[in-house]
Amino acid sequence: MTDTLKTLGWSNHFIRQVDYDEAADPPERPVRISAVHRSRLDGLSAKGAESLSPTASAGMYAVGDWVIATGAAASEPLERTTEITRRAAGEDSKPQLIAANVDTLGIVSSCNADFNVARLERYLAMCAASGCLPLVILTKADRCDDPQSYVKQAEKLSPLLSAIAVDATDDEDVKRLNPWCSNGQTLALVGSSGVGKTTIQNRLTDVVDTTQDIRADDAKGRHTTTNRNLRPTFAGGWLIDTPGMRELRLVDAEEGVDEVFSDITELSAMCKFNDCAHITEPGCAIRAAIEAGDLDADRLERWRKLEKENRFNTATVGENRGHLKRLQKMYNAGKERGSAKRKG
Ligand SMILES: Nc1nc2c(ncn2[C@@H]2O[C@H](COP(=O)(O)OP(=O)(O)OP(=O)(O)O)[C@@H](O)[C@H]2O)c(=O)[nH]1
Ligand SMILES: [Zn+2]
Repeated sequence: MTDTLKTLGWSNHFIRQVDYDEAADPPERPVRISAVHRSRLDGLSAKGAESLSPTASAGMYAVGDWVIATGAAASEPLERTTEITRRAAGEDSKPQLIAANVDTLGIVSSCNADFNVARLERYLAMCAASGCLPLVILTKADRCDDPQSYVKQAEKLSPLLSAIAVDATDDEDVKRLNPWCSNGQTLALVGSSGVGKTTIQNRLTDVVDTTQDIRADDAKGRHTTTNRNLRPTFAGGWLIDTPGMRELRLVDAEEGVDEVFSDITELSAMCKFNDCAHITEPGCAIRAAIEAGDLDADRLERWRKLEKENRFNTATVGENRGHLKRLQKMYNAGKERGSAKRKG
């Protein structure tokens, strides 16, 4: 594997999917998608910047995808390591692909009025469902007396979770994020508007987007980020920035919810009744844990809310399943054609 491909994030996961013999310098080459337009894909390969035309509908590609390009034609995306989706805003219930092959999801929140445990849990569930590693980035540490108390609160949510408090306006401090965006590693930032995603991005990459001052009274920001892009970081990795995701809802994230709330799912397995609603049933392990002070009643309520929301969204999305199945079929047929072509 050349350094260039490795720096782009090419790995054994993708090598296993294609017979790409780099040494032979074949006309087909792996390209990482850096931007998705309506009928065109921007990408990066060992040869440099590429402009490709998609063979599948553009909606099937995401920033971060790997494709095999033959001439200027892009194959369907290779099987992804991770996939970040969300339910589109408004009445449209189709899951929307946001980014692919992201190693770490940086969940950005600030050490002020934006810090909200329920919101963090929601992002963590989304992260768990996507397959990315979560990193909670707590900005505005310089404006807070005790940033470490926020780090502790965040890390309490999951044993697998790392949290880091930074002053996003300080160049040196932001370099502490380098381990997550060097060596071809891809980092994506999510979080409410105004928490500092653009401020971080401006320091990790040489792309400068405008940031906007927020009103001091409510800690709410205004949208300044408008497009998604795969951008090289100074540290030798990649950053994908997505627009403020205030409308984040869960899609098929049941697995994610279970993972984030594993304490509750484990307890509920010990309830006397399989279908225990944890309200008034005798032998309820969850009520017992709350009474014993081992489980926070608020956390149970947050779990209920997220679970219910996820169930509702998944049901609505289910109505679109026929459509998705057809797409999947097309995709698989294309993949077979693609691999036959590559082999032949
Ligand atoms: N003091 C301080 N200010 C910060 C920090 N992070 C962000 N800010 C300020 O907060 C404001 C909003 O930051 P942005 O980076 O635009 O926020 P964003 O998350 O990109 O917002 P959207 O693009 O709307 O999603 C700007 O004025 C930043 O300078 C920080 O760690 N410390
Ligand atoms: Zn129970």
